[in-house]
Formats: sequence, C-alpha cells, structure tokens
Amino acid sequence: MNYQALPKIDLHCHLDGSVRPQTIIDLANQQNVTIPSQDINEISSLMIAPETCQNLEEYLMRFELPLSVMQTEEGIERISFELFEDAAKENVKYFEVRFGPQLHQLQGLSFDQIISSAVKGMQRAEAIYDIKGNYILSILRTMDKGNINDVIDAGAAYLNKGVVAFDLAGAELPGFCHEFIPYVNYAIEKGYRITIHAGEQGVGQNVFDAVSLLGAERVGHGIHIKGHQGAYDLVKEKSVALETCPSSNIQTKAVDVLSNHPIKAFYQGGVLITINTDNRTVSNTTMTDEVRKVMEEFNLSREDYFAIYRVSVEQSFASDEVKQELLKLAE
Ligand SMILES: O=c1[nH]cnc2c1ncn2[C@H]1C[C@H](O)[C@@H](CO)O1
Ligand SMILES: [Zn+2]
Repeated sequence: MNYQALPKIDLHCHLDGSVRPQTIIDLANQQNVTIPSQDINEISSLMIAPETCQNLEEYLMRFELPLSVMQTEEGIERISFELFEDAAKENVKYFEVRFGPQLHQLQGLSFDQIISSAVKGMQRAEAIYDIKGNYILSILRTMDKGNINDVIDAGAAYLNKGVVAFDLAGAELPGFCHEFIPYVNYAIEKGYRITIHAGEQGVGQNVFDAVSLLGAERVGHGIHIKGHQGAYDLVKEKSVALETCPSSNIQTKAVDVLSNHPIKAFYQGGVLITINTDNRTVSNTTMTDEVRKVMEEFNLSREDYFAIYRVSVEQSFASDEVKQELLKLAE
C-alpha cells in the first residue's frame, strides 16, 4: 500500500517535539543561543528519544533543546510553518498541533505574541499547501498554576481563528484532574474544546476523571483504560476518542512492544481510536510511518484505515465545512 499517498489526519502532535534539527542550528546561530553542537547528526541524536527511555519523564527531557530556540516570535512562526509544510508534503490534510505557551516566555514574550506567532506560521502554510489546521493550547501540569487563566484569556482572542482547544500535558500523576477543574471550566466557558493527556503513564482512573470531571471530549493516549473497566465503558458510552501515538507509547513505556499495543483491541471493541504522531522529531516519526506501523502490525485493511480516518474527522475540532471536505477524501 502507498501509505504516503493516503489522505491523513493528525490530531495529536506537539510543536516543540516536532522541530527540524537543521532549524535548531539555524535559529540558535541567528539568536546567539548556545547549543551543544553544530553537527546535524549530533543535534538529531540529542533530540530523538531512544527506545530505552525509562519513562515519560526521560522522554520529556528531549524538549529543552528545541524550546531554547522557541523564545522569539520569528522562531515560533518558522517552526510552525515548517511543521505544517512537512505534514502537507506527506498528505496530512488536517492537522491539530499543540504546544505550551507557558514554555515560551523565557525571553519575555507575551502569551499573545506566542500564540499569534504559532497561528501565523500555520496560516502561511495553509495559504501555500493543501492542508488545514488548528492549534490546541497545552497547560503543563507540573508548572505554576498562577498564569493558566492568562493563557486561556490570550488564546480566547484566536478561538476558531486558529485556536480551538485546551489540553493538559507533561508528567502524569494519579488523581491530577481534581486540581484542574476550575481552569478547565473557565476554558469551557470561554469556548474551548477539551482534550486531556491521560492514561499514558498514569492509571486508567485518570481517564475516567478526565472525562467525568473535566469533560474531556478526546483523551491523549488513554492506553491504561485497558486495565480499568469503568474508564473503558465511559469512553465508549460518551464517544470519547483516544488519540493514540504508537511510537511515542513505546518510547515512554506506556506499552512494551507494538504487538502489545491495545489499539486493535480497542478498535475491535468499539472504542473510538485515532492514529497520531505525538512528537515527530522526539519520536523520529511521521504520520506515514505511524499509519504503516499500525496497519502492518495489526493487518488492517484499507477499509479499516478509512473507518479510523472517519473517526478522526468526526472527532476533530475542525469546522463543519472543513469536516465535509475531509469526508469527501474518505473512500
Ligand atoms: O506524550 C506526551 N505526554 C505528556 N506530555 C507531553 C507529551 N509529549 C510532549 N509533552 C509535553 C512536553 C512539551 O514541552 C509540552 C508542550 O508541547 O507537552
Ligand atoms: Zn502528547
């Protein structure tokens, strides 16, 4: 099968985990940022997380280097443009990208400058390529909560003009949802859609909480509903889609090997699943690779692929008009 040619949808991809290594070198030189090497192979190997990561925390250490050159408007705009360009070139037709505005303030950028730069880069790519996109704003669970509502307020100006949703990301502790109820309610009040990273490292109960306490419409990863019947039943009952990211799930040890990934069992059991990249550089992957890996490992047919594609369309935070266009591409 020609996986490159298939129309694809990626609903879970982090901007700061998907930076071209050469761009890190270029931007570091332009911005006078010290980086460990000027050699592209060395920079690539510092950014790519090995399969031998012990856990999510070790995987998350790979974001420091890209974030060091994502502290200016030009840097963020360029990286956003290039990510949408890379995705368009592999036939991703609709792309939801997320990032944490709180991580881009080291040189004093305002949340408005940060969000507008990311949106501008996306729009520049949308004008050139056959791709549509939206941004999701991720709040880092481990950071100070004092400015969460400021991120929500700044992003609200871009709602349905490039920004669509709110997410919680970073290290996952059991029971984390309880602390975030007021912030998520505020985001919902402002008009954000909700997706939450849960059940990646933590327990299935986190998925149950993300849906029941935070109103998550989609869940990032959600692997651990496998051992939690209540969470499994709830995502089915509420038609919550799981944003699975197979390569990342193996690197972070959410799953030991691809053959043990529950994606096919979920699919057969009627859980809504989608296939996504998570971090193109850190996980050294593309949508083409993720789709190929899943289809080959689990013997999925073209019909299965388009059933999953349709779930991605329906569960996306795109406008109805964009959804109609995307559905026309499904066989
Ligand atoms: O797979 C992930 N799980 C939880 N947090 C993640 C994952 N990939 C990236 N992140 C974090 C690190 C980034 O700096 C942040 C915003 O994109 O989100
Ligand atoms: Zn993620």
